[in-house]
Formats: sequence, structure tokens, C-alpha cells
Amino acid sequence: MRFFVLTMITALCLGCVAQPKPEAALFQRIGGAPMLTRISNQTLDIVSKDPRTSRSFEGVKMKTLKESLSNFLCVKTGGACVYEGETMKKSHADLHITTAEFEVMVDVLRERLDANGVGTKEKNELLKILAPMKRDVVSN
Ligand code: HEM
Repeated sequence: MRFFVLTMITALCLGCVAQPKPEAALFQRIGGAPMLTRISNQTLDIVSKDPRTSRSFEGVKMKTLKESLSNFLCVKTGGACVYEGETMKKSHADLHITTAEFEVMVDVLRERLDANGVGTKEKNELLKILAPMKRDVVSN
């Protein structure tokens, strides 16, 4: 009987230990606000100078845009930030972004995520969140 009780207690304890921990939000796993700020800044620095995409950024206040993009990505990945900008449709409507320009931006973002050591799983999760936004950003 004592053996049975001991076995049951051991099994219950192991059960507690083996409980899978809920996965942290993508925001945390990606490296939090510092990483999202770095990724946003670097991506925007590159696409605003790349001749394939630079035309849309002429006259745009890059500091404000960088902060806005960083907050947007924070919210979309589950971070506790506040995004006060426009919807994707509204903020890109007048820019007439093409599919080719959208793809350059995604390529640069992917490359920056790699360069900053973001894991493949996290990188793909973020790209999957952004992919459906193409229909709101692109208007050609
Ligand atoms: C999934 C892809 C994209 C996301 C998530 C995104 C996100 C954003 C965000 C959050 C803003 C700020 C809106 C605001 O503060 O009201 C913004 C504005 C802007 N985006 Fe994008 N964007 C994307 C694709 C692109 C592409 C492909 C281009 C150009 C090649 C682009 C060019 C701009 C420009 C120029 C602005 C500033 C507009 C202004 O201040 O009038 N975006 N975007």
C-alpha cells in the first residue's frame, strides 16, 4: 500500500513538472522592443535609400515613421505597446505601392531578421503576420 501511495505521489509530481510551459508571445521571443526597434530602423534605412523603393520615402519624417513601424510590429507580435498610426490601407493609399516594391521590403526585412540573429521560427511567424497586409499596402 505504502509503495502504491509513493508511486502515485511520484507520478503526480512528475505530471506537474512535465506540464508544457505556455509559449511566450512572439514579441518576447523575437527580442522585445529593442529588437523590433532595431529591425524597423535598419529596414527603413535600407528601403528609403534603395532605388527600387526610395521614391515613396521622399519628404517622409523617417524618425516618426521608424517609431510608428516599431510600435506597429510590437502590437502585432503581442507586445504591450500603443500604435496610434493609421490603418495599413489608409497610410499607403496615396503611395500606390507596387507588388515589386512590397517584395523588396519583405526581402530586406527577412535579411535584417537573419542578420540580427532572430530565429527561423520567429522570423517566419512575423512574415506570416505581415503577408496578408499586402492586399492593403499594394494598390497597383
Ligand atoms: C507589410 C508591409 C508593410 C508594413 C507592415 C508597413 C507599415 C507601415 C506603418 C506602421 C506605417 C505608419 C503609418 C502611420 O504612422 O500612420 C507605414 C507608413 C509608410 N509606409 Fe509602410 N508598411 C509596409 C509596406 C510598405 C512598403 C512596401 C513601402 C514602400 C516601398 C512602404 C512605405 C511607407 C511610407 C512611405 C510610409 C509613410 C507614409 C506617410 O507618412 O505619409 N510601406 N507603413
